Amino acid sequence: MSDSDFISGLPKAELHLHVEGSLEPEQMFAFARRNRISIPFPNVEALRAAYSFNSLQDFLDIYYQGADVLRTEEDFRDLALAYFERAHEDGVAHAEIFFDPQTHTARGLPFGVAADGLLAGMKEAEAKFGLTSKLILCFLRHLDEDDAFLTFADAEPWLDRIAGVGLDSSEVGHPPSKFARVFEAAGKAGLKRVAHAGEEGPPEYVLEALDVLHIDRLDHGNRSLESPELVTRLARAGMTLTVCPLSNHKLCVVDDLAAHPIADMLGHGLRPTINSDDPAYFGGYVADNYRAVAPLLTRDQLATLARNSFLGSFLDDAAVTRHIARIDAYVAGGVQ
Ligand SMILES: Nc1ncnc2[nH]cnc12
Ligand SMILES: [Zn+2]
Repeated sequence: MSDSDFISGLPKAELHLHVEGSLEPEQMFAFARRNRISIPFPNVEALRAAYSFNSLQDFLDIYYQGADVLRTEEDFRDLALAYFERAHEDGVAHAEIFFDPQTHTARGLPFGVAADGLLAGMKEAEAKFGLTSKLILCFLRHLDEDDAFLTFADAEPWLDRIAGVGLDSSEVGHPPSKFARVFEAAGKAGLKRVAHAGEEGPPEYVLEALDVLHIDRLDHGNRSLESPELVTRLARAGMTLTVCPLSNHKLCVVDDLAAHPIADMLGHGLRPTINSDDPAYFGGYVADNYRAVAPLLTRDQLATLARNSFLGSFLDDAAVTRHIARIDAYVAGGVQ
């Protein structure tokens, strides 16, 4: 069996996926058409050609613009369902997906348009594909904490269906500590806490995410490798890192995929996972991300990454054990 087939069949969870980042150019045009909005590109090819980025900010500018075609609950439901269908083809059995409510409420959409649409898509994906999922509300870090608090208040009626809060958008200049109080409130409400840190920002931001935000999972975390003390601490804590190889390459976090630090992360005893981040913008879904780093890894390491994805999920212990048993059976089943 080729590495590529081995990866497709490997049961896996996806823990770092911005659902707005799964908006494919074809879908963007379709939503624009049905919502009678114009987009500033003549066709799908021209739009895709614009997906060339020098930095996170470069990408975010086009990503927020793209999200403007999402106007109705049906749009969000269709977006989520299309992602789940694609993820299912890649062997994803469970996904914990981010959404950015402020991107939508700032355009005048009520919180529930995005939340209810996504929840409907999640329910349908479970019925259709047996793919389970959880929803994580991300605060945009380029906005202030008061805005995050307003969003958290908007989310109140949905908190029983939201697994956690996250922190995304422009990292440098917006340290995790800016959101200390809202993350504390989310923790008190019983929500899990995750944050992007160490994607472009320094190791100190990762420390703040740990010590000030009390994160349960670290999104990206690449720059942690610059601090041996931090690496030791993350390894001892068994902290899951949601690593996104194709994103890292497209956003110039790593210069060369052949030099991606995934093998170093494993070698240092960290608990990395492989994820797609914004697959429509970065050229691949989760299996493509495994394939991108497969030349750097053994089959055992690929299976470890898949096991890590369930260990780092917010599923209950029985579900984690069940999924890991499926991976063990897959690996033991004579895969050459
Ligand atoms: N890779 C990323 N980093 C920060 N914010 C994001 N929002 C969507 N993708 C992101
Ligand atoms: Zn991300």
